[in-house]
Amino acid sequence: MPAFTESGAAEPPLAESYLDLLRRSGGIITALPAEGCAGGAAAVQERELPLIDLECLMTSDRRGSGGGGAREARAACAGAMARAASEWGFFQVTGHGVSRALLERLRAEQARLFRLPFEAKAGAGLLNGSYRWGAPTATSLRHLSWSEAFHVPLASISGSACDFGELGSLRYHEVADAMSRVAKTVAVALAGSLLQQGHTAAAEAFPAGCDETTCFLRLNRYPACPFAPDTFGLVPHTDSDFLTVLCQDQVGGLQLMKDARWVAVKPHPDALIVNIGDLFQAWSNNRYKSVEHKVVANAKAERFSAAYFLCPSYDSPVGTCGEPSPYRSFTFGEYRMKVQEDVKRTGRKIGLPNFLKQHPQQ
Ligand SMILES: O=C(O)CCC(=O)C(=O)O
Ligand SMILES: [Fe+2]
Repeated sequence: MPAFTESGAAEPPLAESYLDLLRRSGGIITALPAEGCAGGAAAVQERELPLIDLECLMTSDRRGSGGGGAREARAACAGAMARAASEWGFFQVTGHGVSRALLERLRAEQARLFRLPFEAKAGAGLLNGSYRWGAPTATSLRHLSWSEAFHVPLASISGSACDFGELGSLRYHEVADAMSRVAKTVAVALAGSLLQQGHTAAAEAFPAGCDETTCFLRLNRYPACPFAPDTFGLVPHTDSDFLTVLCQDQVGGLQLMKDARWVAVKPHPDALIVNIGDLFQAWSNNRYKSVEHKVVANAKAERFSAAYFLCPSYDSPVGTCGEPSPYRSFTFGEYRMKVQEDVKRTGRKIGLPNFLKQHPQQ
């Protein structure tokens, strides 16, 4: 295991690499809001997301025991999540069982990882070359993400193959296990809400084929940005998974689309954020919404977040909660391939419309 020192410069060369692009986009600051980029300083309403206490679902004896009161509490909790998933596509959860101590350790390790010299992060040795910074293919400011990230497949942290430099892999595995438990519990409850009574087994088995081969953890760092707030920390996107569980610090910057407007998410110190991904929208026949979201860069503070992506194995059909579904049958592998093809060909993800039985143009 190489011993990385923390003496080299850690910052990715964002300003140097993208200065031309920033200039070309027109006088850096002033022209950007008109270009419809990160939104500039235009007033965006800050809202608190629906807040749901998961405790009644996370307790281990949730199946069977607990009596009628507990059953009612679980149904009410699932109902609140289902409403939030269809009205917002996003909600916050407390009582999630991921201890504050574990999240604090994650934050400390994450800060340490990103403080390693840039060369060490960008080299193939660390976390299997899973490091991204900026936006390698950006041709305009719209495509630039002022951030760095490690994409950590679960498969890579379950064995000894992964090189974390001086960092212990154990904590990431602990975090991934804890977040995976939240993601699966929420997914089963949301699926159960759509399936009629008598389909308990189907809900319990949902989502099919989610295992270590495809689920992953993404560790994000958003450096303070001299071109904020006119620059994205992360460009607008929807998540291509079933469901995402996100842990963010208190800096803020996450925004989501609600009723055709951007809404800023007010950070909550004890809550994790859950959002619906494209595959869950497809499975739910569009009842749950995979909504566009983005991160707006911050001029003064760096920001950290960690996201757990619940994904099915590549060959599992995504399926549906019931026919008629607007989507034809497809696997996660097909979906991912199409997203990559579209991004390469057109510069943007098309996503679910590709899989509609009835194409919108027809
Ligand atoms: O950092 C955040 O708040 C959002 C991250 C995100 O949307 C993603 O990694 O897909
Ligand atoms: Fe996302």
